[in-house]
Amino acid sequence: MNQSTADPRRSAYDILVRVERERTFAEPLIDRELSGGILRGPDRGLLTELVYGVLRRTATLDYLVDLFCATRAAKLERAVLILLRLGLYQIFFLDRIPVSAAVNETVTLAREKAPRASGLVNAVLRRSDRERSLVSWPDRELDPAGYLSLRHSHPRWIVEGWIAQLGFEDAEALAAVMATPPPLTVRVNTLRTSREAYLDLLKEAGTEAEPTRHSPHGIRILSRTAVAALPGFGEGLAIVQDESSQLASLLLEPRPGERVLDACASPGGKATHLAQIMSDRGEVIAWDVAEKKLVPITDNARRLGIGIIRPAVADARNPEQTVAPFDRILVDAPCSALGVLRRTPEGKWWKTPDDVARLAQSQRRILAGAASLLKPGGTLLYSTCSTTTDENESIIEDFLSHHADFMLEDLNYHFPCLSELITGRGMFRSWPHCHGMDGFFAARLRRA
Ligand SMILES: C[S@@+](CC[C@H](N)C(=O)[O-])C[C@H]1O[C@@H](n2cnc3c(N)ncnc32)[C@H](O)[C@@H]1O
Repeated sequence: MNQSTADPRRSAYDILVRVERERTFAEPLIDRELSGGILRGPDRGLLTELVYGVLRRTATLDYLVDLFCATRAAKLERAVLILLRLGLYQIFFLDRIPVSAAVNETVTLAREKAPRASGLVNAVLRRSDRERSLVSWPDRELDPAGYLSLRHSHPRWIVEGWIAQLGFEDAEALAAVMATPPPLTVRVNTLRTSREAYLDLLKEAGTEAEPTRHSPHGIRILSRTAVAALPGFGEGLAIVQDESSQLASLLLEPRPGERVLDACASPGGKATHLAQIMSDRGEVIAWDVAEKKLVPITDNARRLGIGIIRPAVADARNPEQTVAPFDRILVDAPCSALGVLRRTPEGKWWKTPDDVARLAQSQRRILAGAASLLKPGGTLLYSTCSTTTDENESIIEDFLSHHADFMLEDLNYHFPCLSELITGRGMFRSWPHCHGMDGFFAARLRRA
């Protein structure tokens, strides 16, 4: 066995360094490490926990560094800071690892990665444990955003937005949930099996699972399971998709035989669901901006045994007006993804308020471009996985003010059973802290 890579802490450190230095996502790096097969048993789970835990809690961990280290986090050499984050995460957030082990293992790693700082790492970690009862947070009355940002580890501008939108209490509940691991939900491919039959398969495989509350196609996996190890996954019996995303295709209500456009389709989660709801009859045109974006759409359709999806490169902002019009259109627009911060926590440290403004501009153009291809009497669903109003309600209000031939449909009227997820204006809004799903928005429009 190669001892230099058989340590989950060392692997976690190497991945965290790359994520920070290269601004790259952690998931493929973790997958590559795990598929090497060197880490075994609980070490595999520990690697994932350490990487995602540190990425989720970075602001809190750096605040602890500021409290317990003479040099501020921002001034420390990157290697030393990442070692301290790893050690502090184990001490403050992982019950199953004794503090002595967390300190000793981190100091051993420091001797290899930053030998001159191993004494400092040892001193800071031991002090943090001795003085943990003295940790205090910014005052929640005087500085509510500072408190939420450091206590639950999110960029300040994001929690300021949540407080303005939801009030402090709800914003705190949301911030707390957004710093925890997300649920794993799959959509059953009802072209190949039923939800009940797939639940039975999971049970036989010893995987704990339950049906989702609102989507008739969803199952929440409760056991710790690798997706690829789910029964029948390779054979296309299921696909990973949050319940909120499943609801988007259901809200559009496509029917067999219709001509449907998914204007922003990659990787094809919703396009394949639309085809599934249509019993694989009719056509789903699946657009995205580049050839390479079409590959996962094709791969997912093939795995799920779907024949009606036609992927194509197109810019939904300026579609060819010669394209035949559509019965239904889904505009699942590119967005800031603030509703899915649990899934890619590294991303939250790279985003800025300017991104929201830039994306809102593009969302406005994509919605107008795609809507121009809707048949009279046709239905369009606009959706995002962002929590901001700028990318959601404001886009819809702006669109309606410029398109007199479109009206907003009241989803309460069409989906009374989803009332807890529908706002007074008839738009869909799910929140992780209220509904156990990703933060998601959808509004349905009809053309006169
Ligand atoms: C939120 S993702 C879509 C997720 C997809 N609907 C699903 O459920 O799997 C948004 C997609 O829009 C694509 N996109 C961005 N700008 C676009 C444009 N102008 N026209 C078409 N697609 C665009 C992005 O490449 C990205 O793949």
